[in-house]
Amino acid sequence: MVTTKLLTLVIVVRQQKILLGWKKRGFGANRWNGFGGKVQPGETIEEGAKRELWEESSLTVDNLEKVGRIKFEFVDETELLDVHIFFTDSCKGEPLESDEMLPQWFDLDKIPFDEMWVDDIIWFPLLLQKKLFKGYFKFKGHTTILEYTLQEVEELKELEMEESGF
Ligand SMILES: Nc1nc2c([nH]c(=O)n2[C@H]2C[C@H](O)[C@@H](COP(=O)(O)OP(=O)(O)OP(=O)(O)O)O2)c(=O)[nH]1
Repeated sequence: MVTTKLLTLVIVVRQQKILLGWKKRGFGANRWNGFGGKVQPGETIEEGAKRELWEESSLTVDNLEKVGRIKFEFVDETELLDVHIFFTDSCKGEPLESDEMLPQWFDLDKIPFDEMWVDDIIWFPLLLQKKLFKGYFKFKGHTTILEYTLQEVEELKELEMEESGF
């Protein structure tokens, strides 16, 4: 049976720099990434995103902008990942290292794509241009993309429709 895991990912930008965290353990370890994780029972996706941002970086934010949604499938695995992606340029506080993440600011033209998930270089440009997008990536292992789709969408509600385009 195929199950779907609901995940969040928050991309923080401030003064022309992007904040990434070096993931120290767990899924996606030893890569730079935004902040996020599993949505817990009883919280909305945005609440889950804010909680993970706080737990992993000590940053708080009033509002997150939903910008994209990507589904990931891994060959020979029965769990799909449904990652809801948010953007903020209005975070409060200073980032601190957590058990899971070591935060670091990068210039927007020096994002370390060779030390990130291999799909990121494909969709980050849309995010940085403030486009809304949805995508699907099929992986073999954690470093090979077998196929993918990526589309800009006009409206947020197109991200909410479960089966659209996936
Ligand atoms: N940039 C990027 N992020 C990804 C990809 N795939 C993927 O799951 N992520 C994100 C979504 C989540 O933010 C994070 C995975 O969540 P996680 O397993 O760390 O969740 P968690 O913190 O709740 O887990 P845990 O501590 O409970 O073990 O990685 C990808 O291909 N690119």
